Amino acid sequence: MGVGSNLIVRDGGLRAVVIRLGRGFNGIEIDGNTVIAGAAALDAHVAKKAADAGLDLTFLRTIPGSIGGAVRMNAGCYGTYTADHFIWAEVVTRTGEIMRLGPEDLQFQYRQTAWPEGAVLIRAAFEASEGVPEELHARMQEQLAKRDETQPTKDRTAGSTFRNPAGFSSTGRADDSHDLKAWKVIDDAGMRGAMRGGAQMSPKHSNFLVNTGEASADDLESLGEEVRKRVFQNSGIELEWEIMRVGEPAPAKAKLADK
Ligand SMILES: NC(=O)C1=CN([C@@H]2O[C@H](COP(=O)(O)OP(=O)(O)OC[C@H]3O[C@@H](n4cnc5c(N)ncnc54)[C@H](OP(=O)(O)O)[C@@H]3O)[C@@H](O)[C@H]2O)C=CC1
Ligand SMILES: C=C(O[C@H]1[C@H](O)[C@@H](CO)O[C@H](OP(=O)(O)OP(=O)(O)OC[C@H]2O[C@@H](n3ccc(=O)[nH]c3=O)[C@H](O)[C@@H]2O)[C@@H]1NC(C)=O)C(=O)O
Repeated sequence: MGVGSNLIVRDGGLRAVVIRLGRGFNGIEIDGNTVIAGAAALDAHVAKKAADAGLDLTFLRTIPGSIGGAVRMNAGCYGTYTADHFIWAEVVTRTGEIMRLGPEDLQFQYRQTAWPEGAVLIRAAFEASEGVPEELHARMQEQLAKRDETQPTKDRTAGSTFRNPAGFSSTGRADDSHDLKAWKVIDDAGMRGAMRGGAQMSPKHSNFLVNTGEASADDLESLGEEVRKRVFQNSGIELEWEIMRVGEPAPAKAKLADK
């Protein structure tokens, strides 16, 4: 895992070894127009350090995850994706081999990659165009403000809950069409603000699932499933989860499900 920005761990926990890379894996090196970042480096730190060096990876600034999650999920914001800058990724395979993968191996798509089973990303290289540091920092401030204005950044969420049926992230430009955006079809199905236990579809941005305090993973996931059902009934669109859900339901629920 990265920093858990895109994860729901079910209430019964996970019977598995979880690998969370620590400080030894968060280095950021700059060589000409190439930025090499460790899998544990925070996206925002990489963006800031690149900008200090006059390199444009500004799109990473508003993404609250780490480089491992960004490469694995082809993270993106305001029209730019990890794939647009990606050069190579170094991974450790299940057999302990270190391999270098290129874009042809990962086959980046909207919020997904053809990730080799069990491979753990160690570090990745990105190509960045040059810019004036002050201008790059100013652009990042603008994007942070925009994000605070349109998304519930102060609440406990895992970012966008579902992929946009349009097949891409919003660009932030005025001519962006919202017809096939997840928030719009959720809104049309009357689910903005819907609650289950401590879980709520954010009144501010209806594609964000909020833990209002004491939500269980089951509250969150079952509200998400209810939204998928209502959207399908209302518009025939099958929303796909963007949030990754791992682990087992709480024991009592697991027993009921077995019967
Ligand atoms: N664009 C935006 O504004 C936002 C985007 N996001 C998305 O969520 C991601 C969250 O990132 P983060 O918190 O780092 O990730 P998470 O900790 O949420 O992990 C998500 C998945 O990424 C995989 N992963 C993470 N690190 C590694 C690694 N080193 N090697 C192999 N696989 C890895 C794991 O897949 P597996 O379980 O298969 O091993 C994990 O389940 C972002 O990168 C982005 O895609 C989230 C919020 C906002
Ligand atoms: C947060 C994530 O990524 C986000 C990414 O930050 C933004 C910006 O590029 O574009 C996608 O969201 P999105 O399509 O909902 O775009 P947003 O920028 O949040 O919203 C677009 C516009 O719609 C309007 N809007 C949005 C939600 C809402 O309830 N009401 C509303 O009016 C706002 O005006 C906003 O300006 C990504 N989500 C997906 C699933 O593609 C994530 O992946 O976790």
